[in-house]
Amino acid sequence: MTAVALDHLSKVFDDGTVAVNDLSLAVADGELLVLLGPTGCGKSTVLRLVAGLESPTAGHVRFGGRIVDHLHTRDRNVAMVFQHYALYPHLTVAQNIGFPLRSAPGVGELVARAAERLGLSGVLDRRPAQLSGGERQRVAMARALVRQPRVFLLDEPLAHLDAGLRHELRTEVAATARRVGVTTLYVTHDQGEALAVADRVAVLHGGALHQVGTPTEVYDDPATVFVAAFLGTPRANLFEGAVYPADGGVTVDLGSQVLTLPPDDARAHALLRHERVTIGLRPDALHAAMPAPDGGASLRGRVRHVEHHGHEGIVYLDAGGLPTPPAHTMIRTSDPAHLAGLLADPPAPEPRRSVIGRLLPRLTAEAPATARTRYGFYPAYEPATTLPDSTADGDLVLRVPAASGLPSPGDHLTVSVDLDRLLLFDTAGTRIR
Ligand SMILES: Nc1ncnc2c1ncn2[C@@H]1O[C@H](COP(=O)(O)OP(=O)(O)OP(=O)(O)O)[C@@H](O)[C@H]1O
Repeated sequence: MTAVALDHLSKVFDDGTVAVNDLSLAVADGELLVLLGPTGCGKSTVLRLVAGLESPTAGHVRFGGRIVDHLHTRDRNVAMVFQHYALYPHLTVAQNIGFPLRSAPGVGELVARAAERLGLSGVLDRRPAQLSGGERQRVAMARALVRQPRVFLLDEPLAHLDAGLRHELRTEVAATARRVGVTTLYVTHDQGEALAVADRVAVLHGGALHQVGTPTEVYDDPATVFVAAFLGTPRANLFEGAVYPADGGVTVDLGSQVLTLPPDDARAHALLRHERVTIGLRPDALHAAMPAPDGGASLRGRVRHVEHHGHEGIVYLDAGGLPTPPAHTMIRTSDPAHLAGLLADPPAPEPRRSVIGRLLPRLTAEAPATARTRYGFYPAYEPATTLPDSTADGDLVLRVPAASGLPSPGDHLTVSVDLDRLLLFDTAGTRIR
């Protein structure tokens, strides 16, 4: 088995598309690392670079500390399972699994061992048409693993399956990779799948790494507003806010109501260096409080819509906040100077700056000025976000247990806010800690 490292890896295609942008990542021996991000963020290109199906424009791939850039795919000893794997319909399960080994000595034993690991020992004589979707998936995995690869690469292995089976198989696929103990890179655009299967998740956007961490870390402690927005169902509530000092603490003005951090809040000092921020509140950081809590932070709103889910309701509240423009959550990454450097032959040397670092001056410069309101400063927003019909996007979303009684549209609700779980981001999308 083998640790995999990506070392300032970049891939720029001939047409100028920056698919991977200065990506550094270490995957431990035997670890299951999920590459997660929206379509086009470069996930598959990273896998292809690791497999040797593409060569990097800059940077290196290392296996066990050794650079493998010069090695052909067949000499890297990696196994890949793609979304559209194909089994040979006229061959049995045993023949399908053994296919990569042809007539190598000891095939029977290797096939039997792979089949046992994947729970296929009882179906070795069947043909693919006689298998369930899950069994077929496992045969594809067994076939990939029979050569005992150093690294296992899975590219959206469940994407073609229906939702129910996908849900069932994701734990099975992860358990299999763990049982085999092989270092695994698993690509998906499905954040639920990523959180369910990963030892660690690497969140990519625009070819660049936004954060890598355990599922709990990336969910609870997102490094950027993009990570906060991309992970979690329902989505994190993201609103624009203006910051000003108040009674030794800090007040974040959300437009029609405020949240105040007490003077002893560790973030207060850092927050005061910013005029405008984005606040993030996961639905599970909010609790419907009827009647209103005394003392603690709270927000109020009128119920617009309730989605019933049996044991709970997802409640959409019009809380008068202004949603973060999508442009802020989907941070753009192109940088002509950086691109020119990558395309230069030989590639230009450092300095490399992080994507966020590059964006910071530009986004800060574009941020509009704020204006005074009855609370202090009213955040000024991009015109698109202040259109009357965009208000539904600004709803505050929370979960309410059905047992406590669900509110009805039109009800006024007070929601207590767990300030420890309040996420704060600057105008470049970077977390304020
Ligand atoms: N051979 C190629 N030539 C030019 N551009 C390419 C090539 N292959 C991929 N791209 C582009 O590189 C970017 C990253 O593609 P990639 O397939 O790695 O994304 P992805 O995150 O895996 O997306 P998806 O989830 O849709 O598969 C995309 O903009 C894609 O259009």
